[in-house]
Amino acid sequence: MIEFRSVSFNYPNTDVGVHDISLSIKSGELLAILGKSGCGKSTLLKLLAGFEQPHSGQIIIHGKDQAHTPCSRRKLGIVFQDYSLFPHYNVFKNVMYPLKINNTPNARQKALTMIELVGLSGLESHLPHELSGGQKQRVALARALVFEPQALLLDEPLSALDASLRHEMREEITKIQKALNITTFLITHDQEEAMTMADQVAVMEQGRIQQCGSPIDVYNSPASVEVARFVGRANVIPGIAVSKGIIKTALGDIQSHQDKLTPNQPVTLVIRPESILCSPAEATINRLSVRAIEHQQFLGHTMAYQLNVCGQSLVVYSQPLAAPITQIAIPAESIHII
Ligand SMILES: Nc1ncnc2c1ncn2[C@@H]1O[C@H](COP(=O)(O)OP(=O)(O)OP(=O)(O)O)[C@@H](O)[C@H]1O
Repeated sequence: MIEFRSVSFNYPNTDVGVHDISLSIKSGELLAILGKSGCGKSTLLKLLAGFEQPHSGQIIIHGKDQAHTPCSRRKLGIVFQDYSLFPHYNVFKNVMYPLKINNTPNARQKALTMIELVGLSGLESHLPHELSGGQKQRVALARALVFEPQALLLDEPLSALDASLRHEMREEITKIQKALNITTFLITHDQEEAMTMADQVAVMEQGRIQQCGSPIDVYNSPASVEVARFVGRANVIPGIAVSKGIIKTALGDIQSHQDKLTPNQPVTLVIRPESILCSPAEATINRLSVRAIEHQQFLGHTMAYQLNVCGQSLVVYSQPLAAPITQIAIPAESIHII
């Protein structure tokens, strides 16, 4: 288990850093820190790794406050964004390195077992420049895991790979992480990476955690409009509560499942594009006429239609439709209210 307890840190002579961070990662789970460039993800990783020390707060690693323990004594495996492999060492020597400097017994066998686990058997004598991006990534992972660290830290591990390899490595890393049951801290700006790999996602902005929860919770029940937009595409519609679950919006009166609203309370509706129905024959509520299709875009797995509904622009995902969209319906249960 890893815990940040009210951790704050500023870079010297600035107010930039991370502020009052409280987070916990259960043993064997993967927590992803998701945020835009400059939000403080790497700073948090540096604090956990011991490259920086917090000005206040505690960093508990398996029961001990290690906020001020030197990094060499924290026993953490780290995979850096650029892999940081030793260029003149072959795969085997790269993986052996942490075992060698610690005089670990059975080092040779341990290194070979780890090389096999990451799928690199047969490539032991290859140098880093003879490997593909994905293979280098696997060497970095093997080297980070071979000495049985207390936790694994992954710094944007897939950012250097192309799209198809990214998918493959996402699955591969998750598989290895689960097989070894190792507590893992991942930082990424890639929403899909965080959502697919993590048990818990913490969305960060300007040095603060905006929301932490399971990927499904963060996606379906974002705590703010910023989080909603950051973890996926969202239709964001302002409104005023009228009565039991009814909200007055530019789309007309919309019925939601939220019955705890006070009349006249300003609210924001968040509706994911894939939850809007394009053939709403069965729908009895929130049926709306489409004035025009403003734009359509093929996304590979789906079409994104930008529709004009009552003068509002709404994005809707659907399989390609033969007939023009004339009506849509918004299921009450798919409306999240902030
Ligand atoms: N050594 C430093 N001295 C002063 N400010 C710094 C230093 N390192 C980072 N910062 C600033 O701290 C803020 C957070 O940086 P950090 O590297 O943690 O962000 P990040 O979310 O990891 O960004 P990226 O995804 O681009 O790596 C940024 O505004 C950055 O400019």
